Amino acid sequence: MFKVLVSDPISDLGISLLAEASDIAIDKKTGLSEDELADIIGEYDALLVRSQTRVTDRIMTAGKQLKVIGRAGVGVDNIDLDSATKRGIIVINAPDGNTITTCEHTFAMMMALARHIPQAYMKTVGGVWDRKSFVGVELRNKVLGVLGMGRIGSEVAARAKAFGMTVYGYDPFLTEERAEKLGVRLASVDDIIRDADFITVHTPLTPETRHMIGREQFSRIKQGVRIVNCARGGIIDEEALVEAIDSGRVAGAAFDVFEEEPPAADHPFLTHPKIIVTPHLGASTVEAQENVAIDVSEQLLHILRGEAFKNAVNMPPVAADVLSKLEPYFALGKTLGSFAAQIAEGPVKEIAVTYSGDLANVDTQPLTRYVVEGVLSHHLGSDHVNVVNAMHLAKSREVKIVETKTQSTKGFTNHVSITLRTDKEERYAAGTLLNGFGPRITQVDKFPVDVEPHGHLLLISHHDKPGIIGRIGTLLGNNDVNIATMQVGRKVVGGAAIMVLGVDKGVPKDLLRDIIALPDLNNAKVIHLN
Ligand SMILES: NC(=O)c1ccc[n+]([C@@H]2O[C@H](COP(=O)([O-])OP(=O)(O)OC[C@H]3O[C@@H](n4cnc5c(N)ncnc54)[C@H](O)[C@@H]3O)[C@@H](O)[C@H]2O)c1
Ligand SMILES: O=C(O)CC[C@@H](O)C(=O)O
Repeated sequence: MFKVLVSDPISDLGISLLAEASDIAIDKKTGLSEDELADIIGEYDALLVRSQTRVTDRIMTAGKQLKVIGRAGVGVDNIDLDSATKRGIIVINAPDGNTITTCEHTFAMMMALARHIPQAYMKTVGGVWDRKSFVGVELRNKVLGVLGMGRIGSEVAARAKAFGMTVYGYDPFLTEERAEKLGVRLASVDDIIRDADFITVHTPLTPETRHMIGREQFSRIKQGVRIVNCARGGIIDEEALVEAIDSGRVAGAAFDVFEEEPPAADHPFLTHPKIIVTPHLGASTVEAQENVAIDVSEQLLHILRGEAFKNAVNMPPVAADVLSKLEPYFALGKTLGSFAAQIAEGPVKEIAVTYSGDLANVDTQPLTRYVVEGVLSHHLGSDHVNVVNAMHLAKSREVKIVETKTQSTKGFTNHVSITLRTDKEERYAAGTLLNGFGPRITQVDKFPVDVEPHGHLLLISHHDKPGIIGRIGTLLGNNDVNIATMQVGRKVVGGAAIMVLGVDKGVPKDLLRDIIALPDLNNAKVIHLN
């Protein structure tokens, strides 16, 4: 049974998938302080948050069993990603579910700003019929500058066009072709500062975007511009904005987000007549909250159940078509890694993975993570290694990872091979996925074999001489160890050979010692694969 803690208000309908799963127990505890969360997090396998809960290094240290943190939304600035990655905690988000909702909120804010709706409402309900103070401006024929043309920025641009606005877009990833497709003029920040009547920001908050509109930009910004921020507090310098409005350069601003949330009671935005605010409501619609909760719940279930998942924030993204090609090989990669690690003596220096056949034509890096996870799990313990931290752990231990591709298929449609270099030896294991039969180990060192990589195995290297198989069989039988499968591999008659036995239970150490002591036997290794 996996225990999931939901520590922010998240749509019940969205998490019904989790609530109905027989292997999941959900606790909902919102509004916890860091101390309170640190006290209880140790018993949970997963934590589900929105933007309120700050998942700090301290929380993750206390979360001894935490495998996954799900963020029902886009921004993960409330989660210490470095700490999560080091600990192998997978952080997932739901990047698509609130795009339209936040775009619509941006538009609502822009229109409310253009027509002074909140200020007019306050006066009207206060009993003052004031039709002179609230003369607004049209959006039509105005220039809208969009900083950040990702999911939300692009949707805002599309709607602005329907309002008859000319849209300038700036984004380091916006190409001329895409801008043309979106009907947007590809602009620089300076173009936008110079020409825009409205500016809206839709970037993440990064060191680069922090105060991307600050005092310097305000000093040359177009007279009468209106500024909207429904992305992250801090992208626009709040102090500089107030100064620019007070000086008359900027006509007004609409903010959904603040550098510090909630803002202090004396924050100037809260009383400024030309600034309208909402309390980080961009994603707050019934639809978006359901969407993000459903997305993140699905992913969370996959992760807890050890299935393939997408949208991990602390892992490079994998395109859906690549994922569908690689997914069947994840178990093979991890198993081969584990097999190679169990047969090799000495500390690992290098893991060289070679892919051939169909696999040679896709980005196999995600699969390499599984191989590395398999190798390191043997040495560091499977509780401490997973696909998220495998590369980080390898790097921190100076284990070199080499990935190569070859068109030589050795007769297999797909082939994965691992050469494991330790400071004592070099071992080789290769495998494939046999259509209809699943994973197979096809070669160990120089010996071709056909082994189902599962359960307890005994790998024996010996001289190819009559009687040796019988002696090993007798020894195992006398010790009540049943042989389920057997594969013998040799290159030449009477030369070096290997034997891979599938046995029904683990081989105890003293029995292994007796096997190794048999004549004509070089070595024997006990291997366990899941
Ligand atoms: N107010 C809310 O409730 C709410 C809801 C959802 C998202 N958000 C926030 O809105 C923002 C945008 O979300 P999204 O889903 O569109 O993200 P996204 O990742 O799809 O788009 C962000 C874009 O910003 C661009 N970018 C990065 N650095 C830049 C820079 N220096 N200059 C210009 N562009 C830059 C990226 O290339 C990317 O295209 C995020 O900060 C997100 O956290 C807020
Ligand atoms: O949880 C929220 O409402 C905030 C969502 C938003 O800021 C996001 O980044 O997805």
